[in-house]
Amino acid sequence: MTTTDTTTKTAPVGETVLDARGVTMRFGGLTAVRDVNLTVNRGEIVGLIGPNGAGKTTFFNCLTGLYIPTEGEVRFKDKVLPPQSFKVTAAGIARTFQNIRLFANMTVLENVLVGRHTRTKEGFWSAILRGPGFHKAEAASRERAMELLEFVGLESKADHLARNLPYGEQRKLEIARALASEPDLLLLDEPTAGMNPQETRVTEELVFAIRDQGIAILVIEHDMRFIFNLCDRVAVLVQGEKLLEGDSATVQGDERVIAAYLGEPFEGAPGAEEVAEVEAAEAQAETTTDAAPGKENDR
Ligand SMILES: Nc1ncnc2c1ncn2[C@@H]1O[C@H](COP(=O)(O)OP(=O)(O)OP(=O)(O)O)[C@@H](O)[C@H]1O
Repeated sequence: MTTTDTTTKTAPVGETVLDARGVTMRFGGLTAVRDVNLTVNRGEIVGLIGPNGAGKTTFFNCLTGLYIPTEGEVRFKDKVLPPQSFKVTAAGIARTFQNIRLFANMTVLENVLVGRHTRTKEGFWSAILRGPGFHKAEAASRERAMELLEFVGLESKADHLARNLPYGEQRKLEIARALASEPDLLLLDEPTAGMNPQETRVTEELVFAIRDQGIAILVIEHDMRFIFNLCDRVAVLVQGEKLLEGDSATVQGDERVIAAYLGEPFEGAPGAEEVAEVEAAEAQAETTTDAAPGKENDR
């Protein structure tokens, strides 16, 4: 990929593409995401960080139609998000997954072509009859797919089976496939997981290059160096709630973020009130039991 010279650390920020308002997601008694607001603008890279189990992936799933939020709404380009994944993709949101989801026995090129299906206008009968319209559309799709493979640096592997690619390249292929749907918003779920520092650096440049094309990006990542280098804004989720949001320097220097990662309690921590209540109730119950008549005889 030849993006190093052309990418910039910042780009002009455009209109709001994603506007999540008061998003809450409950699974039975568990609130995985609570009242989260987040916007992402065109030309922006926004990071979503938080300790394991903080609700990051659940929030992503609420943005892609995989989950319908229990409360709140997600607006994309000023419209409420449709409740099905394929409609969300057609509307212009694409994503990659924490656990790579490629078609392992298809070629690299075929994987990208699959990603284009929401953008091909040729219908069912055209595909069956394979008329001139179909062949023209197919040629255009292949051309675009090859461009995308070149963009991510995989053009020489177009005919390889996806399963034979090294791990880092499989992640790049997932990104190429996501880009094939020509999204306005790209959601990346741990794009550098399992990568060595060199591959991570290349991915960083790739994400800048995608942003430079005017695509808004929201990225979940545990690699803090990657996040703080990359993002214009970072939102921190802790126990399903947004603890804070700010530029990299602000978030990096916030003691509450460090405490949340280390699992240390801090004033005003999400869920702290509930924990204190439970602890107080437990302490009260213990005192009552200890004071109960005949207790000594049990020991
Ligand atoms: N489908 C589900 N049903 C029930 N509970 C769920 C479901 N999905 C997630 N959870 C729970 O919601 C909470 C948030 O999980 P989530 O995977 O969103 O966190 P995360 O921040 O992405 O974590 P990680 O960084 O480990 O991937 C966890 O307690 C998890 O067990």
